[in-house]
Amino acid sequence: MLRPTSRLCPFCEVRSILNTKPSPIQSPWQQSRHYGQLQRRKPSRMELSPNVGRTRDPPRSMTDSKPPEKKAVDPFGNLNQREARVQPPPQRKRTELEHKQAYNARERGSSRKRPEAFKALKMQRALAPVPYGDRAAVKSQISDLESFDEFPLLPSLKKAIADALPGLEDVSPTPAQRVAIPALLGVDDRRRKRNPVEKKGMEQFLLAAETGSGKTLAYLLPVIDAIKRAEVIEAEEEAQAEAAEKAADAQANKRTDMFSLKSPPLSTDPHPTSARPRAIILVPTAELVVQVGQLAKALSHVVKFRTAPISAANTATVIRSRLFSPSGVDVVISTPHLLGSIAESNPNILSRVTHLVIDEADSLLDRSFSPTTSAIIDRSTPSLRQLILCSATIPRRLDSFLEKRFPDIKRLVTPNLHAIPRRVQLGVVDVNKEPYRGNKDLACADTIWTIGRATAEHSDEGTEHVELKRIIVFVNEREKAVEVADYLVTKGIDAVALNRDTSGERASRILASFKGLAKGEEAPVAEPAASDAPVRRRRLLNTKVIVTTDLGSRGIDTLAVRHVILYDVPHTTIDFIHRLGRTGRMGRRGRGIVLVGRGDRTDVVKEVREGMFKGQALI
Ligand SMILES: Nc1ncnc2c1ncn2[C@@H]1O[C@H](COP(=O)(O)OP(=O)(O)OP(=O)(O)O)[C@@H](O)[C@H]1O
Repeated sequence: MLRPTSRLCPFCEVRSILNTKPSPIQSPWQQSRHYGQLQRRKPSRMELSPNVGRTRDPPRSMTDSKPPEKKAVDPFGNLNQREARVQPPPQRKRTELEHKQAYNARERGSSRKRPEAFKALKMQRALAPVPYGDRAAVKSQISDLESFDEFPLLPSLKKAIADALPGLEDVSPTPAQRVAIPALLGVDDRRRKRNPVEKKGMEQFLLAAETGSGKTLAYLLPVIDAIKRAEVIEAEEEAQAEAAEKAADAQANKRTDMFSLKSPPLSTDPHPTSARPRAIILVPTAELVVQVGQLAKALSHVVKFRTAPISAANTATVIRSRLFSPSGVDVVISTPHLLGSIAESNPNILSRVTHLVIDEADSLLDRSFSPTTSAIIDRSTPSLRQLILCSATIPRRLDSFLEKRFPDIKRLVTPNLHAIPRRVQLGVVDVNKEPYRGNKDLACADTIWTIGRATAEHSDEGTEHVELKRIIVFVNEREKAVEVADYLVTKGIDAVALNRDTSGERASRILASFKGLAKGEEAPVAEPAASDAPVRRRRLLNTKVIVTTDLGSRGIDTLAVRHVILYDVPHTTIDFIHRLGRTGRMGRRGRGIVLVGRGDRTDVVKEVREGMFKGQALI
């Protein structure tokens, strides 16, 4: 039964009876005009919510699979809220620069978070750091330079590149060349065109790029380009001066006897460029003089310029004939000591130099070479237009030297500087373990035999051809080089020592078969022993070994070398980079093997190995 409710009209206080069930008979309240007005206004949006004071619903339990119903959007939806439900503004897409900045910040943060990275190497930090942001910027800057045609080089020079890189099809510039060539040519970064106005005074550059990345060609091409252009300008000026002189002579002769024909005087003067080159390239060793000289010679077949590679390995007669050639000289390639001594007796040799390249600058500006190299820089400064320092590593001491001596030097640095490429693997042999028991010589010989045997096994089955392997063993002391080489010979290995005591000619002969691509060269085949012959010692015929010091680690282009053995753990990361840089050159794969014995820094080796695996720059 429905219970009637008595109620007053709130507006006119007329008593009414309300039923929950609609009644056909209307109550006095329902009949009142206020009731009608209220009914017409329904549903009201302005009614106060009875739930204002209630706490929010508890969070939906995890088991509740039904999602909460979405509230209908209405214009008063934001009223009666107990907290502001302000939507965050939509996020703007990051620009490339912001991405890089965020990445660098993360890198900085992560390096701070991981204090254990390069812990052992930090104790002997040798290399100047290059920020990863700078590397990324260079990478994006050079990414679209894919052909030598994009550089404003002389057409003949572009043609000559094929001669300088024989056997290669579709050559494209390496990162070192993409970074260096435009900068040395004075190309405007934005317009990618040569700057019409030549800069006044001497420009200084530091080209730093990883080992085997084609730095030689990177500086040779712009230097030769500059020489040839200067030659054209000079020839034009000379022709104009000669024409003016002839015109003046003709004018004077008109007044003298018209019939007395005088023959021009025979000139006995030497060529004006004799022993007065426009460019000088300094390298630390006689072997490098030969190597750079060969590349320059290859270019000169097409471009036509005169090169004089001179070193202590040449006789005085050869040096004199090359420098004082009657046809003149454009580029001299030498070691600082030889050139310094020639400049003492013949200062004119530096009087016309516009381009001075100091290859392996970290060596040539260190304590032993620095006084001689600096004297050459000073003497050639008056005529110098470009000073180019070139190196695979920037040691801290070189960095601070440059800050002081050449504060305006422009640094041309490749993205992978100081990183040993991932294609070079580093293995470790623990000499203290069986079967070596601390005998490093034995471990070294055994490693070489293992490499040699593996090659023989992988050679074509059924044929007798075995490819010749070339291995370089690095030691820290020069006496050790001879000692180790002698030991290896006793173990049937074809090994020779190469150190400062080796004569220039012999060194060139030894290195000749390690340089360039002597791919496919076959090993000599062992002659079958006669049945009555005494039992001969085993010999490893398919392997050639050089045992050397740091001398063999600088600049030598040992393309044919796949294996490098580090008999001694190198003193610094600089030595690691240069020694391992003799393998895995120009995109090839290579393998380094460190022999770790008693007293060797295993922690340093471990960190170098990890850094190489991650492709990180060493410190
Ligand atoms: N653009 C190129 N494409 C292919 N090979 C090249 C290119 N430029 C140079 N090379 C080859 O790369 C090899 C290494 O060059 P180079 O000796 O100039 O290296 P590098 O950077 O001076 O090394 P290092 O620091 O060890 O002295 C050479 O055999 C050279 O012929």
